[in-house]
Amino acid sequence: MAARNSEDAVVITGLTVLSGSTPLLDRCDFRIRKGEIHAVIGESGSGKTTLANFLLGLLDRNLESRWEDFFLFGEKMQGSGWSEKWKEWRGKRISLIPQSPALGFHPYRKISSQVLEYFSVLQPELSDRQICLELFEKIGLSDPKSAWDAHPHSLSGGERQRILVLLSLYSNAELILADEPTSALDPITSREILDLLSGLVRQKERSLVFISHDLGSVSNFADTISVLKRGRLVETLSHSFSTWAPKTDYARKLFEIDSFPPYFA
Ligand SMILES: Nc1ncnc2c1ncn2[C@@H]1O[C@H](COP(=O)(O)OP(=O)(O)OP(=O)(O)O)[C@@H](O)[C@H]1O
Repeated sequence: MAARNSEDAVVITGLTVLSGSTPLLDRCDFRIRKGEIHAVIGESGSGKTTLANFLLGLLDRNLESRWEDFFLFGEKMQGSGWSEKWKEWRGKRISLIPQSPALGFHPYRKISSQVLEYFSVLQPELSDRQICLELFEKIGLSDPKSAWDAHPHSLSGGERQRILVLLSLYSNAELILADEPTSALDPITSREILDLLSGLVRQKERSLVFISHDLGSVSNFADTISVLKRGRLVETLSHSFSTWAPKTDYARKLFEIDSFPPYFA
């Protein structure tokens, strides 16, 4: 599985993340294809956020990571220069949609200046008021001009998260990490944001790592599901014939607790 493949955004085998001698991830293999929505599920503390931080290249300093083979965007992450490349890609080829929409914005600066600044660095042709207002309309903001002139606190959580989805998806990032991106939102807004996110991911052929406890959403949107338990990858599920068919007891249990359709035992 560790072979380099131009269809893959990430291929890693034997990923271990250690805190001292305690593994937070223990010899895990992941393959995230280009254009794929790859969900990561598992109970609290199973290592989902650790995986997202690792992929961002932002593990806490007290943690140590090692792997057998690791290809990121087809480049082998070994030898010389790989860590500088990773640093350079963070925020450009790899982006994060945070759990709390409030975390994505500076609280004292208007949305307009933050969006223009972001695009001026990452996608200069979009750094234009009129183009951004059109994008705001496209992502379903009911009053794009008011949102443009607002400070972050005067927008709802759902409105802020829509803008963060827009920034990630229009920044040209190829790998997008979304760590429980809708957990701070009500169910209807959450569903709308996930529809928007998955629609844009498919349209723009980006790879999305979608970390979530909401198995109903995961089952609807994901192409692949990695199931973690206490740092071990217990199962990787692929979507076949509109159903998910977990084989391990642990994954079955997670699916049964949520008892969402369509699931065939
Ligand atoms: N910097 C760190 N140092 C030591 N242990 C850590 C560190 N960061 C996380 N952990 C531990 O690693 C384990 C996995 O944490 P992680 O946040 O990845 O889990 P998670 O699956 O994302 O959980 P949740 O669903 O609750 O967000 C937990 O036991 C956590 O306490």
